[in-house]
Amino acid sequence: MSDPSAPALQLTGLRKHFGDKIAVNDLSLTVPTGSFYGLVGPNGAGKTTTLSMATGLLRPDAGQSLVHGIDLWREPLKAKAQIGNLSDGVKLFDRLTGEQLVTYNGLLFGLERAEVAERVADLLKLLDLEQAAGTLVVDYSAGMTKKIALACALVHAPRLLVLDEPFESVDPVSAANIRDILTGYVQNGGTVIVSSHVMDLVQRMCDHVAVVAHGTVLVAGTVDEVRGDSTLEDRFVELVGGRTHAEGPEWLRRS
Ligand SMILES: Nc1ncnc2c1ncn2[C@@H]1O[C@H](COP(=O)(O)OP(=O)(O)OP(=O)(O)O)[C@@H](O)[C@H]1O
Repeated sequence: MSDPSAPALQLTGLRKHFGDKIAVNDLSLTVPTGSFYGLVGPNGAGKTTTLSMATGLLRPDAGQSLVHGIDLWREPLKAKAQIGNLSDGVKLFDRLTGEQLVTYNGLLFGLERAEVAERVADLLKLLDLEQAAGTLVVDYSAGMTKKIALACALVHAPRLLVLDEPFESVDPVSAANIRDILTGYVQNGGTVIVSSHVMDLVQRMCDHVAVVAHGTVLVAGTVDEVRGDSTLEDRFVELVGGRTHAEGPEWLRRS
């Protein structure tokens, strides 16, 4: 049974190494139910690795992921039924059309065919993919692929959405539509955790944020707590460092 008082996602002591490289190092994070949670961090910080372990795509070396109180690695089917996952870099069945792919995902989650058809039509319309419904996903642009993957994540009406870089390559109108969908989803009791490099977007869209670097959480809390008196972007740079203030190499200067 899922525990109604449990956080939507509770990560405890997650750890993963690839050879000598420690990608995620004893990472713990609590995502409250009903929150819109941003996960930010520099390239290679361990965000994708963390989200992959949290959602059952990658087995951790150590640690636990509880989804609404259900231990994901002990009861994967039950936990995964609660999650809508848009992961970075995982291959889709791209020899299906967009419509077939979302339908297939809905059927995999045990929905009735008629219900799936209705939801697929709604999602294709919401994401402005109606014209491309009959096109093979392999022929989609990067942004269209992102949107069809998001439709797949939404079709079974999960309680928790885990979205790795959902806005990457997406045009501004579609991005605004996606933001509206996600905001409405949170207002109606859902929980979203989203990784992004766009600080301004996270500051405007999310109510909570965690800054990850070197595989661990540097700071986490409400967006206002984390940013204090500065912008999230300034706070991020302050926490993570790495600004060089260099003009670039000599050979790159035109004058
Ligand atoms: N399958 C893998 N094999 C080897 N190393 C990996 C693998 N996956 C990730 N890594 C390494 O683990 C570290 C964390 O990578 P990860 O993709 O989780 O970072 P990220 O925060 O999502 O980065 P980005 O913002 O650039 O997408 C990096 O140093 C990366 O090179």
